[in-house]
Amino acid sequence: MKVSVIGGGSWATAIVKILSENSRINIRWWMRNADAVEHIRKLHHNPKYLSSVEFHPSKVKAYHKIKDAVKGSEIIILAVPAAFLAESLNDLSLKHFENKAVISAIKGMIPETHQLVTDFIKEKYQVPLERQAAIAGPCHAEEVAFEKNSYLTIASPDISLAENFADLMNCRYVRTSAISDLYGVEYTAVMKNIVALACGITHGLGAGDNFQAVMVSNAMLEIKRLLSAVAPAERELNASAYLGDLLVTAYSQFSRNRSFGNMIGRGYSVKTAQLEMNMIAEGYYAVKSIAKLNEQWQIDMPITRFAHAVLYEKNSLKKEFNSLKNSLF
Ligand SMILES: NC(=O)C1=CN([C@@H]2O[C@H](COP(=O)(O)OP(=O)(O)OC[C@H]3O[C@@H](n4cnc5c(N)ncnc54)[C@H](O)[C@@H]3O)[C@@H](O)[C@H]2O)C=CC1
Ligand SMILES: O=C(CO)COP(=O)(O)O
Repeated sequence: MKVSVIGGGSWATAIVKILSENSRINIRWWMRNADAVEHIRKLHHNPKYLSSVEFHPSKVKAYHKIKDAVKGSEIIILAVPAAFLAESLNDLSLKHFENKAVISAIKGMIPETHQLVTDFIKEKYQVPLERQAAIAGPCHAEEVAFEKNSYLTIASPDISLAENFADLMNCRYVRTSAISDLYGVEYTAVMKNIVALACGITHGLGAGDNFQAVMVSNAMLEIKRLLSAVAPAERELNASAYLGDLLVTAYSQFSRNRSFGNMIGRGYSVKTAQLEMNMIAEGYYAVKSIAKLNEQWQIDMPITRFAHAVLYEKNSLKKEFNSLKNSLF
């Protein structure tokens, strides 16, 4: 089976490693950086992300042209930050997606249209949601590189697609399961990034573990209100695809969103924090989309409001922190 992976960052690299464990799969890996493609072809490592991981050339072929990477594959996995997705797929047309399953590994929203990734793919490339899935669950790429035990949940309205893909990703150190709640896991992934940003900001401002625990429990309620309003369904929010992902992102040393927020809380400008990190904090873009959408939804979201006010309204950090403190319980 041929599987295409789109993206050259840490999560794409981790996904290629996981899929390489499966003897049934050949991977066609696209990334925009031509030097990185050459490096992988010659030296079998991604030079910029998870560079300790070695790829076997008979299993993993790297491409600089996206059309070559998707040729003949049955599954396309999207693993670039949401803000760069439209631009990354620019050279592809409807025919490149015909009869293929599309799996989103992205935990963000399309900034220009405020769409979930699967809605964007459905609208632009006419791939129905039943041919799409999302990879959810608490999992940092860095831990995959070290083969630390991890759990992933694959969500698709077509449960057999979710189960089949979950089966492909199951390996010695990754255990997978399948559910049908596609929108639920996509919105939760977007929200947990925003919450982790807010946790980082408040930590940077001096808040301790007591406050963070209150933030995270309030965040679950905020996510629950959002899901009940925009994607109502029976779901187990305590499952690892929801609560687990929120916890790892809010607490982990590897979390980009938390680290980015922490720098903001300590007084860095957005530009400096971005330069310092060299990785993407999806929550920075997503908070703008969720705040915009909430002008219509009118859901009570104090944590999102706090992150938006700090990052985009340039309000005083101290004033916003005080108002957040008064909204939590
Ligand atoms: N890193 C992780 O542990 C996990 C990441 N994800 C999600 O995976 C997606 C990809 O994120 P990561 O691999 O973590 O990214 P990353 O932060 O490791 O790497 C950044 C990526 O963005 C690309 N990029 C940077 N500037 C660009 C530009 N101007 N135009 C086009 N591409 C540009 C880089 O080439 C690189 O592929 C995100 O939605 C993230 O939320 C999901 C689960 C785990
Ligand atoms: O989604 C993730 C872990 O499950 C990654 O979160 P960060 O982008 O904050 O590192």
